[in-house]
Amino acid sequence: MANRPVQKETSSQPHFLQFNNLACETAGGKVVFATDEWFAPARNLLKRDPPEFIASAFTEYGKWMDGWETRRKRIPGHDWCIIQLGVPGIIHGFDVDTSFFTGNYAPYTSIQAACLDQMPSFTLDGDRTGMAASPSQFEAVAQLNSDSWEELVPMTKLRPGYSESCHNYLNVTYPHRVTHIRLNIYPDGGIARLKVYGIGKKDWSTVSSQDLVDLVALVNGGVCVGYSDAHFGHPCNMIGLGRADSMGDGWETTRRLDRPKVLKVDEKGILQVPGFEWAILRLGHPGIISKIEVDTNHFKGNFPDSCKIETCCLTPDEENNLIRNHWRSDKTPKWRILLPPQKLKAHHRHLFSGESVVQCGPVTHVRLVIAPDGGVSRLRLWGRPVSNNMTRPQQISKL
Ligand SMILES: NC(=O)NC(NC(N)=O)C(=O)[O-]
Repeated sequence: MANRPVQKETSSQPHFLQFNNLACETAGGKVVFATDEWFAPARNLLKRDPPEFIASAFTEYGKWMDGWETRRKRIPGHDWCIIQLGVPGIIHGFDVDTSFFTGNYAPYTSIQAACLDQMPSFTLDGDRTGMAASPSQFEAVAQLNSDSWEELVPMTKLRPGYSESCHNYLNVTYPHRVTHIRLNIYPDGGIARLKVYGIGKKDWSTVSSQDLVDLVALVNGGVCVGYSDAHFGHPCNMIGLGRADSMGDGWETTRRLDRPKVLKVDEKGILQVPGFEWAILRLGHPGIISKIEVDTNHFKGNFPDSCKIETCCLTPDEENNLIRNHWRSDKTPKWRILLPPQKLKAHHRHLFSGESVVQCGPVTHVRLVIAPDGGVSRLRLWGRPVSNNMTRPQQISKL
């Protein structure tokens, strides 16, 4: 499917939208149980692509809908489903998106959460349209006692799925790691998408300081904390699982309008342009980066001409200040070069190691700068994790 413009950030939007969707199908999110999937299966909740409406589409069970839709309940109770996060982590907010569910949206929701040691083994498979959970599935799921999981969102009224009201943003303050959530709808109805915004939380005690780990990967707790432009694709896509499956699964900016009308290159073949685009990512753990991958997979007519990577060390307070000032304040961090400017190729996995990567010591953040604009599908930063108290500047200079 073609990629579409990412919704522009506005001041009315909650801050948590900048984080990763830990439940997305592309991050490995799965629906493991749903009480009823008559009109449309619950796995649609986790799709990456925006919901669609096809007026002429019907199934043998009713109107085809791009979301989770249960039948009109004629028995006691309410509908609910259990979602296994692709990336366990700390949740900061939800978007319960009711797009296109108007006369059939779920009028109320509540959301519960748990951190389970073992994943339930009864994951639903295949097309579940026209299905309700079987008595044996109800019996198996009862062992999870999910009705008494921690309530992250109390019973909340939802708005219908017209374009101006479809995003129901719900803030969460819950500092504990979550592996599963239970989405309750009251009493029944439809929801198009559920986005679970948060930051992955890995158990770093199992990782030796000698292990080379992709410190910025979504699964290792990496997160995008700022960017200049995300018109066609958000920079958080760059830290997703595996290689990108399309251009839509990468970071892609608009064409810059300040590019010279006639282009020139320097002696290294790098375009001479005044402008650039940037994305800032916080590593899942402070570390010393020694190997870098910049993948322009799928970006063939729109790969950046060149890129460079800078690093710095920030405390959480310093980061918060910079985010509040959109990284534009006069207190902007002192970025140090990790990867000097490199000419890039179309649809290519670029690997940099050895002398190409400048030894910067332990760092917490990186800034990928692309010139003049274009798309990058993945960024991998391999390095050794170091303890948090080694990341302050005075300690760095001793290394
Ligand atoms: N026209 C509808 O959408 N009707 C029903 N829903 C589906 N999907 O057919 C309903 O009322 O719940």
